[in-house]
Amino acid sequence: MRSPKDFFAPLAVGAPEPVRQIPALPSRMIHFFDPSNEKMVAKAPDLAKKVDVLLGNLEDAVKADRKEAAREGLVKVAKENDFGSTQLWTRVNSLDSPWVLDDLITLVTEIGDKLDVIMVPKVEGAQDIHYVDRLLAQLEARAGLRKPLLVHAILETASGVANVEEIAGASPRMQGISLGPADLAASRRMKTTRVGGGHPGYLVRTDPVGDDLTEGRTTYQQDLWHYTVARMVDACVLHGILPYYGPFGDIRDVVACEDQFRNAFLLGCVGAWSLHPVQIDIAKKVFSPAPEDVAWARKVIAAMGDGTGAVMIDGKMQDDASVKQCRVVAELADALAAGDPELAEAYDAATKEALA
Ligand SMILES: CC(=O)SCCNC(=O)CCNC(=O)[C@H](O)C(C)(C)COP(=O)(O)OP(=O)(O)OC[C@H]1O[C@@H](n2cnc3c(N)ncnc32)[C@H](O)[C@@H]1OP(=O)(O)O
Ligand SMILES: O=CC(=O)O
Ligand SMILES: [Mg+2]
Repeated sequence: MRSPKDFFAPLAVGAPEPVRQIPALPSRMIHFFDPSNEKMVAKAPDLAKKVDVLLGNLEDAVKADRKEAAREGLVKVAKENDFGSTQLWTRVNSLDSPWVLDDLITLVTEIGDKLDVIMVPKVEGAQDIHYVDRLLAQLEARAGLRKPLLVHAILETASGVANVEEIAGASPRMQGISLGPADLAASRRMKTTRVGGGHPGYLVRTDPVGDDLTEGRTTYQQDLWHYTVARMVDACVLHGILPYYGPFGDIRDVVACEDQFRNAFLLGCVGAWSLHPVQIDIAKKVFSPAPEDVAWARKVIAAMGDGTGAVMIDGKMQDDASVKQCRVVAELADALAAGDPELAEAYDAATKEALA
């Protein structure tokens, strides 16, 4: 671990100064596309207008014989397009793969000024982030970059989960962490074959009434990812970085996708991955606070004045703690509304009604 005094020093002569605060830019959906897939590439400029983050994926879901094509495709997409305020991220191949070194060298050298965040898969501990951190500094210095690239880790190995706090704090480049439920399930030897989401076998059952152990006992499916998401959120908040739910693989089941995303939102995540265009609007809806919640938050903030003491609003006690919860919702709403006039109007209309 670096000394706290050196934590914000560049790791290579000529590399840009590390950031001291992770920018809280909207990132409700990180939209994955395969840059070697011509159809997806053709859709990228239009999709960029709808998403907060467009991510050129080079890792899993790209066939081994398409790895170079995906890397080159991403370079081309980045050079030929200006995505405006939409962030451009990439997911490079894993650190033990034969492709990652060329991924990093090529991307930083060719399009380092266009990329915002590099997602690193299968992170096991702080040592993986330290390796990427130094290499990026060397490459940034050589490319003459003025802005440091940020790093996002996927939490998808059992050792990654065991070390999540040290991963979150391993470098000032750490922007955030996403849950990777598919690889994590394999790494942990969980017995689900789904990409995220629940499992009907993971449940609790009400107690028996009398001697009958079978009839009248309601079961409730539980969230397989609750523990990991909650732990990831705490690690991220501890280090001032952003937590995300990752992929939901049942593209057809838009209802369960929305539920999984909402669980993550309520637990503190700021966004999730969209693997297919149909998941973009789900993420947008879920990770933007609902107008009625924003209206309530603004009402409590207005009633609480300097934020101390206790008041009753609509039969509910409010105090210093609840106004802080309301500020979280209201500040997120303001940040999202600043770039989205439709959302701003919905929030203002609901607030007007609540305050009338
Ligand atoms: C566990 C993990 O690592 S998750 C992350 C890695 N996985 C990924 O990145 C997967 C990304 N998504 C995909 O590859 C695809 O969406 C698939 C394979 C799941 C489904 O693809 P398809 O069978 O083509 O789906 P579908 O027929 O519904 O697609 C409709 C259209 O949307 C396009 N499309 C599908 N997914 C995407 C996408 N992510 N981005 C842009 N366009 C897309 C298709 O090319 C198709 O275009 P067309 O109408 O011009 O033919
Ligand atoms: O990369 C994501 C995962 O779930 O695995
Ligand atoms: Mg994975």
